[in-house]
Amino acid sequence: MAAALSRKAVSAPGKVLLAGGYLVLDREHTGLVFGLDARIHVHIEPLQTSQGVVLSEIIVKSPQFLNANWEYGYRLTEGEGGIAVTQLRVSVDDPLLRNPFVETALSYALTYISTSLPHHLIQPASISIIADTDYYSQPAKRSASNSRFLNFDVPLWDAHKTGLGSSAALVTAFTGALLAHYLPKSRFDLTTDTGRQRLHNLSQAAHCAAQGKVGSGFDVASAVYGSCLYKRFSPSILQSHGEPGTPLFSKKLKALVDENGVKWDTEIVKSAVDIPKGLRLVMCDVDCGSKTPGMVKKVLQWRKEKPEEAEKIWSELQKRNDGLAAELVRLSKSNSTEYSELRECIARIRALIREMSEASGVPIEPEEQTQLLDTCSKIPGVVGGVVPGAGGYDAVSLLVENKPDVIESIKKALADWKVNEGVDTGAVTIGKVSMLGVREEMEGVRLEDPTMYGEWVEGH
Ligand SMILES: Nc1ncnc2c1ncn2[C@@H]1O[C@H](COP(=O)(O)OP(=O)(O)O)[C@@H](O)[C@H]1O
Ligand SMILES: C[C@@](O)(CCOP(=O)(O)OP(=O)(O)O)CC(=O)O
Repeated sequence: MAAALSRKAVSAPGKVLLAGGYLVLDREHTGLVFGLDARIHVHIEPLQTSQGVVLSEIIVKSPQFLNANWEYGYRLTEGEGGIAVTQLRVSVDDPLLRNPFVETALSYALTYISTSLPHHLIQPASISIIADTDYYSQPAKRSASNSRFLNFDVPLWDAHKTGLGSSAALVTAFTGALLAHYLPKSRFDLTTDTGRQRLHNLSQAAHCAAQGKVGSGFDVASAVYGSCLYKRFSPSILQSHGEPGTPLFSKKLKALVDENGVKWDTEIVKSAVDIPKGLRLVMCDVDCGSKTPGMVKKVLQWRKEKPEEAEKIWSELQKRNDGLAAELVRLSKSNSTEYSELRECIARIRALIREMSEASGVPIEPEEQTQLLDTCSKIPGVVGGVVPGAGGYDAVSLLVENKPDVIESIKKALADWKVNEGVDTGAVTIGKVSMLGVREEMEGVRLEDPTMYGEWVEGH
């Protein structure tokens, strides 16, 4: 008789890459990444099946969105191919809407679990995904119970994303919840270094497979570890484990996750990152967007074609990024409120990013964003701001004094601001700018109290 599995909940934070966009793709460089206090939560509980009916089924729901239900059958494959999952049709009339991040994370996590647990102990489960509001710039309704989690009332695919890294936070929390639910604490404990390391390795592998590309992985790393200075893993680590159903997948995945004969060279330095007590991060979403993959391709192409020019800019930019991190830590330790050097650090980074935009022909800090950042930087109490991550027209991040009147002044300045993307090409999209409620958070993935979700998980 199998022991009854208890309900569990795990959450992981969103991210912002404040400095080190593009550079962080190369192990020669690092990225300064902050976790954000917008989290994706995953709640898991045993699926009640009718007496005598044995199902191998896992149900996943995103109850804040319309028709966001996915049902999966799972089976052990031959030749140590791990656990393959098959999406089941909820009803014959429903189209099969796939969620590649959920599907891939599920088969990767179940495969890893199956290397420690006999298949019959992987019992059916019901999983709910619940997201904090700021991942989507979608008008949302508060529920009757006044829960912190809102009802977006649209299909997930129609919700406009704000770029906080929903897929990385989702894959990390989802994988953590599955491991915490099925594995005994002696095999997986989220509160230990080994537990977090294994969750990191498994989530990176699943996230890259679902994305169909190996990025720097800073988003999954910050979902696991929270704010940190990040040096990426060598991409070759993820090139030979195969995929679910292929021979020896489970064996290779276990070796990859437990670091048996495989050594992950990711470097996470938490002590190199801080926000001084009197300051906070502010994220502003621009309601038009740049396509990160296209920009990455072009920047890397430029680096290949003009190695000397690129090397000069990148090595200097790395120094300036390190200077920013060091100044933030210095201010945090000294409790000083003299921000003029911090202001300078930000200005020096921006100047070089504009140089890189010019040299590569990629609008990393386009003129429109320069105007927006310059205007924000003149507001009393705003120390400065940057285009985070890949840059472009997506967003700006500000470092500001943590005072209500400063926040109000920023909101006022943004109220009528419009960013015109593509003025130079004639394909103009006008984007409104809105301040999100999020700020930095140091902590990464964590176990949550599974009773905190109320109506969002009860009765499902
Ligand atoms: N609340 C959610 N429930 C289920 N899946 C989600 C949710 N939020 C995001 N996702 C998954 O993550 C994908 C978005 O990931 P991506 O395009 O990488 O955006 P982001 O920049 O936010 O990570 C969605 O298409 C969906 O597969
Ligand atoms: C260019 C990059 O170094 C940073 C991109 O950061 P963003 O935060 O812009 O990313 P998305 O969430 O994918 O839009 C690519 C990488 O590190 O993978």
